[in-house]
Amino acid sequence: MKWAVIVFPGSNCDQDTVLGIRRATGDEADLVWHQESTLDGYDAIVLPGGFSYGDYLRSGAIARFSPVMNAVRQAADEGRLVLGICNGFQVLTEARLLPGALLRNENLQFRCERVALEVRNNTSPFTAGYHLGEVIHIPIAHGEGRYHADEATLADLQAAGQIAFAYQHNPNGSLCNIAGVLNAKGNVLGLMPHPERAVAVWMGSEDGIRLFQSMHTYVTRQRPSVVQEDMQGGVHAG
Ligand SMILES: NC(=O)CC[C@H](N)C(=O)O
Repeated sequence: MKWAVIVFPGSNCDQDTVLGIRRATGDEADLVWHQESTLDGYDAIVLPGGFSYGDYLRSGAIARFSPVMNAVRQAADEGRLVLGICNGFQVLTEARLLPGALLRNENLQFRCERVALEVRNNTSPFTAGYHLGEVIHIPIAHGEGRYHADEATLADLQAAGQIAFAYQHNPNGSLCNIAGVLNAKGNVLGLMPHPERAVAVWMGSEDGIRLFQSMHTYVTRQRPSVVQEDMQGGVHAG
């Protein structure tokens, strides 16, 4: 499958994300500069963590106007997978590809620590590799991670199973302990914790691996045609 990792000015987790995808799935991922206007052919698009445009105005508020965001929106509309990690989550909410907003942490501190997350949805393309209710450990590193939405939106998210991950011990004041949300279709996920920082024992956790693997499994299972193409190729060669 083909992965794109978008690079904005100020992204700083792009290379880590490429390595995380490789370690988890064996797939290579392309780094795609934010001024690209097409993402044709990519099965999964990842908006990585960092400080796009220096977090000026609000995190993600400027990056959402990057040319590539039209292509990200198109990919999401077509049902392809879009994952926003930390600053990527902030960009996706600013772009209205995900509901809600990410505000300054309640205590106004930048929080950088490993957190315990409860898996609240294990039927999405991103979370199918986890058990429902499982507690996993993934690091956070953010100053603007307090998830906020109005009451009606929160009720909708809960009713539709769109809360993918919830903090066991809320580090930032997020409403409903929300750490990650899905869009209504389930093909866009944003989460504040960094799964690419939890893909090896020496990192302190390997719990991020299954997120990338779930995406890989979803895309490759959707496409039995890959096998058919190979078989046809064999027929032609013969
Ligand atoms: N690690 C990150 O992606 C940081 C996100 C964002 N710049 C914040 O501090 O909230």
